[in-house]
Amino acid sequence: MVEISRELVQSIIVQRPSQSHKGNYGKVLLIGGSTNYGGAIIMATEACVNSGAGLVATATHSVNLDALHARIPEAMFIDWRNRSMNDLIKQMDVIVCGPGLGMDSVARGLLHSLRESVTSQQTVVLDASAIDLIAQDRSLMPENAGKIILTPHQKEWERLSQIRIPYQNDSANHTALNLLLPAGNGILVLKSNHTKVYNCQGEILVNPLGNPGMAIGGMGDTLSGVVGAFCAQFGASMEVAASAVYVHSYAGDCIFKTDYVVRPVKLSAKIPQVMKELSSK
Ligand SMILES: NC(=O)C1=CN([C@@H]2O[C@H](COP(=O)(O)OP(=O)(O)OC[C@H]3O[C@@H](n4cnc5c(N)ncnc54)[C@H](OP(=O)(O)O)[C@@H]3O)[C@@H](O)[C@H]2O)[C@@H](O)CC1
Ligand SMILES: Nc1ncnc2c1ncn2[C@@H]1O[C@H](COP(=O)(O)OP(=O)(O)O)[C@@H](O)[C@H]1O
Ligand SMILES: [Mg+2]
Repeated sequence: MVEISRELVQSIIVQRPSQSHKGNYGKVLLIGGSTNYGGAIIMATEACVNSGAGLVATATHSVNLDALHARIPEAMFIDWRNRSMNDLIKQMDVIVCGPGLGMDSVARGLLHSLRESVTSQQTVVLDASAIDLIAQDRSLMPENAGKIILTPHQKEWERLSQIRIPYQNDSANHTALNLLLPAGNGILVLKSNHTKVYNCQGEILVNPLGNPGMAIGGMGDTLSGVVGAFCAQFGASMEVAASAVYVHSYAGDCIFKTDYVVRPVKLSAKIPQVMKELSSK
């Protein structure tokens, strides 16, 4: 078992060349935030902006638009009922789908649009409700994406993989990932107090960082935005996903030195500083 090392992360977060613009750092679309779970997509969007994606757009229920605008003016917002999602999806490099998405027919329709529109040039990050919806109906898996990064917590992974939590060992997880994504384009970020990142080829990276102050609603939503932004800037691979996990926990550990509880929004605000510290020439 290989730990995610500081050196690996430093090799991923390269310094930005002077001659560059927002188009060089990727376009990310986040889809989520139903009437009850607007906070989830706000936290994912904020983390995505803080983690350096060049352009961020968020498709959500209209009830969330004012709060999103007020909180994160850097991002563009789309009312998911008033726009052809298929056209929007085609314009993006990375699509993060699921935080606060909910489980109703609108949510299923959005996942269906994603499945229909996504191409092999794009990366999809699936979290939370998106994983639960696919657990109910495997035909919603956006399998044509170039890379599909699944970021379940253990209960979501139980629903998707059918492996009960006590039986989620490396061998079973690897087999399940390959059954879900037989084309070999899957990466599993299985979240816990020791998050593990798996690829379809059987490699595993373990997160050595993190703390119990991070056990709070919104922490995974925040991670999904970091993963999306990292894939947009640095390309989608297991090493890049693992670097996002490491940076998220590193920021959490910085805050945990002084704070009993690590608020996701505080962690998110710390990410630009952590990326600067870990960036290599
Ligand atoms: N502010 C907002 O808008 C927020 C909105 N959110 C949105 O809510 C939606 C539902 O997502 P969800 O994660 O809250 O619910 P669910 O999938 O039922 O998981 C909880 C169940 O799993 C179990 N469990 C076992 N192991 C576990 C583990 N390692 N980590 C975590 N749980 C573990 C646990 O069992 P317990 O230990 O409590 O018996 C419990 O029964 C989704 O769209 C999400 O984005 C949230 O992000 C929060 C902030
Ligand atoms: N005890 C812990 N130690 C380290 N990290 C933790 C701990 N508890 C939770 N986390 C991290 O917090 C995040 C929780 O994700 P998730 O359950 O999806 O949260 P939410 O859906 O509420 O945003 C994961 O990144 C997980 O690794
Ligand atoms: Mg979650």
